[in-house]
Amino acid sequence: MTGPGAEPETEPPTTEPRVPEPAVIEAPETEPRVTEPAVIETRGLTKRFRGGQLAVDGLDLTVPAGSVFGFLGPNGSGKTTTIRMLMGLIAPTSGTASVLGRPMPDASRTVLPQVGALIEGPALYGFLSGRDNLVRYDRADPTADPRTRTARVGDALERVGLAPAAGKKARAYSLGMKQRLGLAAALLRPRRLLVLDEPTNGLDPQGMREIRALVRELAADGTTVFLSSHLLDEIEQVCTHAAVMARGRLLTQGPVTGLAAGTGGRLAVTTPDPADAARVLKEHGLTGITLDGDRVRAEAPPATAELADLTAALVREGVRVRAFGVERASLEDAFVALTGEGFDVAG
Ligand SMILES: Nc1ncnc2c1ncn2[C@@H]1O[C@H](COP(=O)(O)OP(=O)(O)OP(=O)(O)O)[C@@H](O)[C@H]1O
Repeated sequence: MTGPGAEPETEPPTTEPRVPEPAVIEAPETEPRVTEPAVIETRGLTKRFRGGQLAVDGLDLTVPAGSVFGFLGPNGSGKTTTIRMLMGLIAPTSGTASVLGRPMPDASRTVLPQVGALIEGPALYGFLSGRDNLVRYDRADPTADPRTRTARVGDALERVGLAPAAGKKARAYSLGMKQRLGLAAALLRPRRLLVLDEPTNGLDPQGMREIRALVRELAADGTTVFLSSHLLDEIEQVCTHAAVMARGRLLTQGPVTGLAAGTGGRLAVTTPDPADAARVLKEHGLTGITLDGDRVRAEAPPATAELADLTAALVREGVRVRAFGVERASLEDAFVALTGEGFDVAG
């Protein structure tokens, strides 16, 4: 983790054109209402680096207690800068941030011991075993009781599934094992909040699955998890809530189901007669028509009654239909709808 002080001085904010209010998608009726205070709350949080780079621009973020909150955005969208402000590592240019109900960075000393953070990869000694790395971390914590150290380290290793490899030198660990060891270090004491910056970055699919499973387990125990990612499917797989960033600005936030539902799905017709199907859909006023092999897609019409009319029209026009339906909108659809741009996962 980067220490404070390495940061260039910030410059006062200049007058930028105002950003439209981010769309807050309401939770569907079935979503349990969160009544506890937010674990992370920012208001107008802004960071302009020396040199003029506006990395975070007027961010209003609300992370509900008990959520697995995905902080999603392409590379360079301001995620790490936000996390560094939340953890008190750098000062905002303007705006406020509170973590666990306390203002940051002022309350760092009381807040940070309750937060497990994995930012920019764990700092490990390669020549020490996994277990000894954790012992080192535990020793560095003045509140950790030395008499219970062995048990605490053993529990943390167990928790992340590293007990069988605990005696191996950390330099022999795979990247995924190193990430898990970093998580174990974050779990040496009970945490109310875990902040993970791109926890699966650089991992192979198996390593990604392991970290995601671990995140789900931790969340099931009631820990709020805030994780940043540039991977849309990752957010859809593990997160209950998400915020979408682009170029330092918040585009939208809310329950993941609500974010995708806010965007209309796509109508998909599978047919051996795609050109005819496209013509019929166009004649019926559908827009955004695309052809991909035997698949014809279009923006879904608003009412289900119209879907019945469309199938009837396709059949009437002699279009042979193999499959017909509305595909659920993904977070990627939501992102494209919000930005008018594709989501560049390669960064
Ligand atoms: N110390 C710094 N000084 C100047 N500019 C910076 C600094 N740190 C980040 N930036 C710039 O601020 C913008 C946001 O960067 P940030 O690292 O927060 O994005 P990110 O979404 O976390 O992306 P990544 O996943 O690539 O880290 C980028 O344009 C980056 O170049």
